[in-house]
Amino acid sequence: MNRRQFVRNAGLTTAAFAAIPDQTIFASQADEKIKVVMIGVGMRGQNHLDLLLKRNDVDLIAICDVDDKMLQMSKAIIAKSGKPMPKIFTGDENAWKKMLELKGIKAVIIATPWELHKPMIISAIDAGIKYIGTEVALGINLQDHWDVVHAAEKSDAHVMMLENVCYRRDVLAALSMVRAGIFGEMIHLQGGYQHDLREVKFNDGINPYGNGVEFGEKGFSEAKWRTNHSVHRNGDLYPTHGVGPIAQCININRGNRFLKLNSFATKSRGLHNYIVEKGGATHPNAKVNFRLGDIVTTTLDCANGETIILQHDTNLPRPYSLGFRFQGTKGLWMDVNKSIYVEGVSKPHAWDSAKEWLDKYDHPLWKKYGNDAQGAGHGGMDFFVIHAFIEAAKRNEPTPLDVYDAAAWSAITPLSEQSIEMGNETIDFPDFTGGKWMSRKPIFALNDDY
Ligand SMILES: NC(=O)c1ccc[n+]([C@@H]2O[C@H](COP(=O)([O-])OP(=O)(O)OC[C@H]3O[C@@H](n4cnc5c(N)ncnc54)[C@H](O)[C@@H]3O)[C@@H](O)[C@H]2O)c1
Repeated sequence: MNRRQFVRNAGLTTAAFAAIPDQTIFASQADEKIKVVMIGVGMRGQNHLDLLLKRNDVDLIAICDVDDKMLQMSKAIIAKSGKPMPKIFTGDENAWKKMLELKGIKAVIIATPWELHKPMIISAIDAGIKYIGTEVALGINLQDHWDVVHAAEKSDAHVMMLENVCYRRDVLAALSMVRAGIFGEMIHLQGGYQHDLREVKFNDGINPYGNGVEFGEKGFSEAKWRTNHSVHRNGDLYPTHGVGPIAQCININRGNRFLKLNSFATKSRGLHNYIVEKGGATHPNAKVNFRLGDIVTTTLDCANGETIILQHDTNLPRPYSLGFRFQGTKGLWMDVNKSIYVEGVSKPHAWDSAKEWLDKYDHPLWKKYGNDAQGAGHGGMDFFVIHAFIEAAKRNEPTPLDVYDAAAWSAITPLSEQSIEMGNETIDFPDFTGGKWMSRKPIFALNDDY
């Protein structure tokens, strides 16, 4: 596809991407096969595993996990794929370090508990691996995020947060609308992680979702480690599903940046009530005090004058919704009511159904790869995030979401904790790019390549 076809298909204004050279946007398909390893093949890692095994450009040479059951599940996925069994590293919590010594690793995918991401990313960089795809988040505290940024800069390594929601079909279509100027100049954006995770945070220690109120050592999968963050921390613990797509709309770290942040947390009721309802008032976990407020609301202010509201809402009964609102001087998209309003096109003061607009602005990536994405996790978007990571690695190009994005999105968590701790004080946002945000150009999802 050439530039003119792409611009026509995506409904983009040529001016929007005039600054970007053709060879960047329309890079040719590389057919190199790369050596990939995985650390963590739990519930999330197994999604990535399945997608990697379906690709002919990936040679999965090794996987590492400490949990026998997760490894058995992963081996079954590998056997079913017909691909050769990779080398398995296990046995102790540092087995992954041995794996990183393997020769010729081009890329590593990390899908382990949050607190392990930083040491695993930095060790992978130190081992000479140039492409690191990590699940949310980069680390726990602000210093962790700086450490990863500095390590990546020092070694010219590419650290990509595997934030799948950036590739959701409606989100990418809405991004195409933003880039085409349909909503005018962006003014305000909202999003969040609004997902009843009570059956993820508690289980019976055998199956991942529900059927019990155990967590910590007695829990399985995320209940084993994630719930403890709700016991000890109060802040937006998972900002990236909301802020990732929003950041693309307003070019964060590429002409714009977060300037300030503050957060408010409600009281905490949902997790305790769930334990009492499902496990009884005498269950030992009914005595646990959860610090995490049921709803944490964070406001961010940006250099180009936009505001953002993020909500972390994972402890109460509710249907899933990320609550997106992309609003500009001429109109807005809201995903909760599946509606769009565009001044001069929509009937005055009346919502259009979003579907027709989103179909019209369907992103070139989805047009090209929609069939390949069918069956991939989370409505297909998981395909695209792995696709983007692997394609960038094959071509030795920067990943479309980079270490500055990962650090800025991840930093919302410790900054929101700090704001709440300080009585909802507004806090300055660090500039992880060291001023480069002023001259960096957008590269995310500019074409139908990756
Ligand atoms: N983007 C999404 O849609 C999405 C969905 C689910 C999870 N996630 C993220 O993925 C990551 C993993 O979550 P999950 O649901 O797979 O959790 P999980 O508990 O199911 O899997 C984590 C795995 O890491 C393994 N592990 C722990 N310590 C290890 C060590 N020292 N060495 C090697 N392996 C080790 C565990 O044994 C487990 O198999 C988290 O960051 C989570 O937030 C993202």
